[in-house]
Amino acid sequence: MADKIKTTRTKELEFGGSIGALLMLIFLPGTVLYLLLTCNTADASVFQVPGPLPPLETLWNPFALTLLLGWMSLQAVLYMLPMGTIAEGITLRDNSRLRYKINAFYAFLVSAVLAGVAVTLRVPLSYVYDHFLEFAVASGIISLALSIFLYIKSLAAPESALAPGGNSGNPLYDFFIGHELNPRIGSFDLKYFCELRPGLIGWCLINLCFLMKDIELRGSASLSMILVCGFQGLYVMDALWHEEAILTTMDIVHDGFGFMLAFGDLCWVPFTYSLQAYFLVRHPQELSTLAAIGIVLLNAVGYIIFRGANSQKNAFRRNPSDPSVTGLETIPTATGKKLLVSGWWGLVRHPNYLGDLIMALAWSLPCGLGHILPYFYVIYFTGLLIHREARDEHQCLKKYGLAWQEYCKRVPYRIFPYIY
Ligand SMILES: NC(=O)C1=CN([C@@H]2O[C@H](COP(=O)(O)OP(=O)(O)OC[C@H]3O[C@@H](n4cnc5c(N)ncnc54)[C@H](OP(=O)(O)O)[C@@H]3O)[C@@H](O)[C@H]2O)C=CC1
Ligand SMILES: CC(C)CCC[C@@H](C)[C@H]1CC=C2C3=C(CC[C@@]21C)[C@@]1(C)CC[C@H](O)C(C)(C)[C@@H]1CC3
Repeated sequence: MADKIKTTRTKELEFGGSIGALLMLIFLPGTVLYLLLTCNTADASVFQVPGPLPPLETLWNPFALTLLLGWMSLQAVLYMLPMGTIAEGITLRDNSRLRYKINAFYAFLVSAVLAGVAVTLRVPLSYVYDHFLEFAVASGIISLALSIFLYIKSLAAPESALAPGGNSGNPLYDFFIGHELNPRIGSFDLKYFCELRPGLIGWCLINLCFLMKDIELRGSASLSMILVCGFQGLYVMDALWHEEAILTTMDIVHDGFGFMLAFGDLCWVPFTYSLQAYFLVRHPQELSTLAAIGIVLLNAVGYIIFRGANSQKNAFRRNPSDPSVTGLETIPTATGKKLLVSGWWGLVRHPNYLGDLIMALAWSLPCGLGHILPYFYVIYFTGLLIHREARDEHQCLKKYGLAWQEYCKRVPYRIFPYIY
């Protein structure tokens, strides 16, 4: 059956095609190094001319590499343990449906217990802060090695297993975007595993290490540090609790697994999303109780919109007669599926992005208003979500045609009400 599926070459190349992909291969690791080096300077200013790269031998730390490989192995073992449930992914081009293990939240709990034991036994977790750049470099090396492995593996994959967006025929582009859709070793799904576990749970562990460094330096963790770690911990736990929901995201359904996602999951997320906590260790900030209450409220508003919108759509897609969504107005489409046009999805066309961006702002505000660096996440994330929204809009117009145009007329704003 798989052999009969016709080759469909990717025609619309993203990120500026192969030249863009080449530039991203340099730009993404370069950005991680730049952010961490700048954060480590006395004034953490993005307006200063970047200093020279430290000598290469100071960036290479085999112990950091070993620890990261140990961490990934621990997460792989937790993924494979017979705990949790099984869910089916969407129907693939060859009409099959892959089965996925749902146990990421358990993996988080076990990891949290192990981290608690490490704190109790006074394991020097602040080592991660002291050698953070070396950890980031080691993680970049792991991501590159994984991407090379994935590309070589994809050359032997049947046509039906290739990603619709990563089969351009240009090796550089396909290597970057990802050639194979759901690369697996036996039942071990490499993309699904990397998307939620080593990097996302690792992000929380890194934040904990920074919090311990804060305690080591000042005797107690600052309120700003507690807020940043608390907000981001909540975000990660939410993602793991709703693990099944990522089976319908474009990363799993459409994008292949190549350098972009491997580097994104294993290096970009843990080493740039933790920038606020990294910043706070060297640049502590005073926060008044009133400001802290305001920031907590802002994060709560963002979370309510983010979770409300995602859960509403997931409930509706799983079962349109679910009591939580039956009162909502919908538009029928020629595919038989309907589009929500009231509730969160009647406010803007991507309410979940709006909530996510509000939370992103709340994660940076505890770092004060004196530096741009800790606002990197909000700035990058706005760009990422605007680009993602455009990609999704394009796919939805292709899928739903006139019904999508009608939805756009009824809900004219994309992410920010009355602005965009
Ligand atoms: N922290 C981070 O770095 C990142 C976080 N995210 C977050 O991940 C989450 C998932 O985002 P993402 O995967 O981009 O996409 P969405 O969860 O927003 O899904 C988009 C899909 O939803 C369906 N849809 C769109 N409009 C409607 C409607 N009115 N009614 C019913 N269904 C509709 C369409 O699919 P269909 O009709 O086929 O069901 C569309 O393709 C978001 O909360 C986002 O903020 C994303 C990227 C990075
Ligand atoms: C570095 C590149 C320019 C871009 C890489 C993008 C990736 C970092 C992101 C693509 C989609 C993601 C998602 C999450 C994390 C970031 C990446 C991998 C997500 C797991 C974060 C937690 C959320 O609750 C989620 C909805 C589960 C997210 C899914 C998409």
